[in-house]
Amino acid sequence: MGRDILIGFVGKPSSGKSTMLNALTDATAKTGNFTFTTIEPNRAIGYAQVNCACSRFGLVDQCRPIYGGCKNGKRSIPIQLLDVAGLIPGAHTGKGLGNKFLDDLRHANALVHVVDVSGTTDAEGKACRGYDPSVDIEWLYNEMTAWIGTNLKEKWPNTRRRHIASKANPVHTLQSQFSGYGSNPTITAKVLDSLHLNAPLESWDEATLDRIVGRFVDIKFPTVIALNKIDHPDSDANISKIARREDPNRLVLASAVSEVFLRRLAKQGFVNYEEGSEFVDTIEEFPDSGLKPLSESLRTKITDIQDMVLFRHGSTGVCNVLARAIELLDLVPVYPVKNIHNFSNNPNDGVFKDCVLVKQGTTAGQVAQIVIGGEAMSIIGMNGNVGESDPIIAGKNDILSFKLRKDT
Ligand SMILES: Nc1nc2c(ncn2[C@@H]2O[C@H](COP(=O)(O)OP(=O)(O)OP(=O)(O)O)[C@@H](O)[C@H]2O)c(=O)[nH]1
Repeated sequence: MGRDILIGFVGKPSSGKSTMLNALTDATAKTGNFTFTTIEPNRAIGYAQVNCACSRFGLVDQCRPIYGGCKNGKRSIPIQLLDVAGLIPGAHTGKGLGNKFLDDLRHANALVHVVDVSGTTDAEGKACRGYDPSVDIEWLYNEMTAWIGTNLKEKWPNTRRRHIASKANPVHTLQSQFSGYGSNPTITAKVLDSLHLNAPLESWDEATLDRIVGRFVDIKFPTVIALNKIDHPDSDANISKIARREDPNRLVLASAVSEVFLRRLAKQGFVNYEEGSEFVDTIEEFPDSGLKPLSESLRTKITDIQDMVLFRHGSTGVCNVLARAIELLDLVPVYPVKNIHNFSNNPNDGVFKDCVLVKQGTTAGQVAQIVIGGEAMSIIGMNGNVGESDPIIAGKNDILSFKLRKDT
């Protein structure tokens, strides 16, 4: 993982995926063109917020990211978002355009499952009242495990025979089945290690295969559950119910429609609003701000959003969705710089121009591969030379200068 992180957005129809993607891709942080090789039609660039190194050194005013942006020490790092619209219950059996959407998901490093927590859309996205959204959370998981499990079990007799004949190790055999879902030997080994299976592969039964697939989905597709539509009065009871059952690290409360609305008002000059914050400034509170006066209906709508969302939850939650995905993926920002003493690349160019997200535990040598595409002659950190095999530790050796080999 490096500059190619892909977050897949899934959820039943009308859960609010498009609205959330709109909010995430419309960040005012868009100050540079990110050089992804190709952007396919169902992909977009979103921005994950992290605390930038510039704030550690009092250099907030001099921070000049080449991609994304940095405002008051909050850095927006571009990442690719994948819109997996159209996934409906029964997709693994080919319902809807089922398998195509599941296929798209294979490339994702993490998923965001957008759930309509107001309970005002049924399992297929039709308007209703009193639907239990916790069912949707199980639905996605079951859909994924059924999709992978069915394929694995279909091929298992042959896989098992080949395993016995070739005397392969279980990781190798299982990896040949999971590689199509974007797995690698490290992930496959992690799945098997975590299950502590004593029985040899040739005696694995269906229940064991189910456990393996379940763990594989957990590890390969870490999922943020974005409980959307928290502005709706029916949401509270559903949130409490889900919060009792789910891992809190995976849950984010959000109101995508509020975020889109506030950003639009800010663009039109009616309010000052900083994405991810709880503050909405209007001309009534700040008469000298130059903001436009609000109509009665706009004023009421802002007050509703403040009462139902901002004051209760601290923000619309939309920015937290990608930040949480980064956390689940265990990613840390690394800052490659030319000059380790002043953090710049060129004189008069500002500081911390580049930033790349890498998995916790990635070594400095691996970061060199990502940043300069090869081995570095030496890697310098703030406290002197850093070894190729030294793991990156956030806040300690996450600012690095790579000296190129003479022959590169
Ligand atoms: N109250 C409320 N409504 C929302 C929110 N987010 C989205 N909606 C509404 O929910 C409806 C569906 O939103 P979309 O963003 O189109 O949902 P989707 O998941 O992309 O739907 P499909 O394109 O059918 O897959 C629209 O009427 C949105 O305005 C929210 O945070 N609160």
